[in-house]
Amino acid sequence: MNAERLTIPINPMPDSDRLPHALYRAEQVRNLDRCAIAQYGIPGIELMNRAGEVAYRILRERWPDARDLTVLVGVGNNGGDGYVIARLARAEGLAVRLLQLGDPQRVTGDAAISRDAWRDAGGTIEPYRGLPRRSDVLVDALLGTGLERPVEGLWAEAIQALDRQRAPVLAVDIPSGLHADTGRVMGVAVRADVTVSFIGLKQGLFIGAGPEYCGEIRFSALSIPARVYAGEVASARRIDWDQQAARFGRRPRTAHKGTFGHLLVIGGAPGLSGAVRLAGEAALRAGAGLVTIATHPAHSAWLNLSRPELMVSAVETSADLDPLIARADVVAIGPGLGREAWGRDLWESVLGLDLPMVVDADALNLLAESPRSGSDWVLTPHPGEAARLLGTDIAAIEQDRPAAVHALQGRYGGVVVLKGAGTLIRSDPLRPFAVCSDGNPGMATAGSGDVLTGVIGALRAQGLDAEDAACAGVCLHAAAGDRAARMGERGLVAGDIIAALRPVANRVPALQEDS
Ligand SMILES: NC(=O)C1=CN([C@@H]2O[C@H](COP(=O)(O)OP(=O)(O)OC[C@H]3O[C@@H](n4cnc5c(N)ncnc54)[C@H](O)[C@@H]3O)[C@@H](O)[C@H]2O)[C@@H](O)CC1
Ligand SMILES: [K+]
Repeated sequence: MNAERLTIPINPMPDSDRLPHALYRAEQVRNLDRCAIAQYGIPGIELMNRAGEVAYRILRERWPDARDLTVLVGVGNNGGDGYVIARLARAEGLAVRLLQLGDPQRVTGDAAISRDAWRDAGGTIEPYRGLPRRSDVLVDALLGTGLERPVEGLWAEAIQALDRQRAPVLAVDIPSGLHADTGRVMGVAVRADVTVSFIGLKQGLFIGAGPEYCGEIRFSALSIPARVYAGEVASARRIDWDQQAARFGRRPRTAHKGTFGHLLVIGGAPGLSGAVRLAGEAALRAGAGLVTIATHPAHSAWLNLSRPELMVSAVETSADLDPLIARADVVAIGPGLGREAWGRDLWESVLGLDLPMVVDADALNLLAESPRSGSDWVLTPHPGEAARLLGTDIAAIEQDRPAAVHALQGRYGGVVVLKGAGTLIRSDPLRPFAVCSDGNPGMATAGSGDVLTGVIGALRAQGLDAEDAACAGVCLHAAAGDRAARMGERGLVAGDIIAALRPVANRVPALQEDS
């Protein structure tokens, strides 16, 4: 694998059935709606009809045998989409019950036009008092991007009732109760089997609880002109290995191991040797030419024997690091470093270095004790480390992950990778941050973070800049995790992710027996 600097476009419109990469905040999607209506003369009711048609088509495609439909509508335009779906379903002969929440007097504008069209077609509106005993599919058109406060009362009861029943749920635009910007559950939220999102993909679908609540995500731009998107810079971009793999071409025939860089991994206090071993081995599997591990003398000889391809140097004090640093292109520090005198000495000695760095684990905890800003480093905190770095708690980080990664990057500089479901990567504050949509909960396992550190270090050693290495590394790690999870998420260990790195990095198709 030779890594190339490559500009990957952020496309707001899908080129095929795939999801677009551009993500937006709710306010931005409202601007896109407004622009399509005001500047391109597409009436709002036309957009609503298109939204309802797309959602209904997807519903029929996914559940062709459905006969009994229950549609829950709120009082805004999300409910308006629901009326369109109900009308189309009824016209095709399905039995439709439409249940309304909220004050019917507050239904105005396009939503009122859709409601009247539903009534004119012979449909009835029942106030919500509970779900019918039986439905083949339920449609959630309660709350969309207009969600503005936590869900309570009868609304919360309805969402909980949806959760208890067995039939599949199609969410219109976004699962009701999920915050479109942060992916936070505002009290309660609908757990959908399919979410059909319109005009612009909301970033909250991919962040925080989003992936847990959305089910399969489908998208339609509702055929608005591509020029509408020129006025809104995406707030975030969705990245995955399919897209990031484009950075890696054929290796030149003239290559030698120096071509692919030399990574120095620093860590492994007594009793913590596994972390550096995992990071080092992952770096080799992600294509680094040479990997040296600088670790405590207590286990250096053993480490060398256990994986002879790794070079291992015993380091008593930071003075022993100097000759190793002189030969390295990139330093990855933190796995198993500990916070005792030995680890502190090594951490302090690398702080002034003019080398690209990946900073993880205990190095992040030491950084939190005396904060400073760097320019050429990639920091890879999990939410606990992020909380220490920002002097807050994990709940505050998880409530608003985009704000957390923004604050981390502002305080510490460089590139910040905030790990967790939907890992976020933020570099230049003026550019959209990245969200990785690969990965699975099987990867929440000991050593998984050490593997990521090794992978990002290896990609930097192969010539990618900090941001590209972070994005490609996160996606390669996640895709390897997904490949490893074909054998099951439960019981997946970090070594399984390492084993999958090579076939994923080289795009070798999975064998039958893997799946
Ligand atoms: N022309 C457009 O703007 C289009 C809008 N579309 C749909 O319209 C939606 C946005 O519509 P709206 O802006 O009207 O907003 P919503 O329909 O999402 O909801 C807004 C209404 O819900 C109330 N509300 C907010 N939070 C609540 C809570 N926690 N509990 C109870 N009530 C709450 C608000 O007071 C307001 O009355 C999109 O998600 C999409 O489904 C689509 O039809 C495409 C075109
Ligand atoms: K909804």
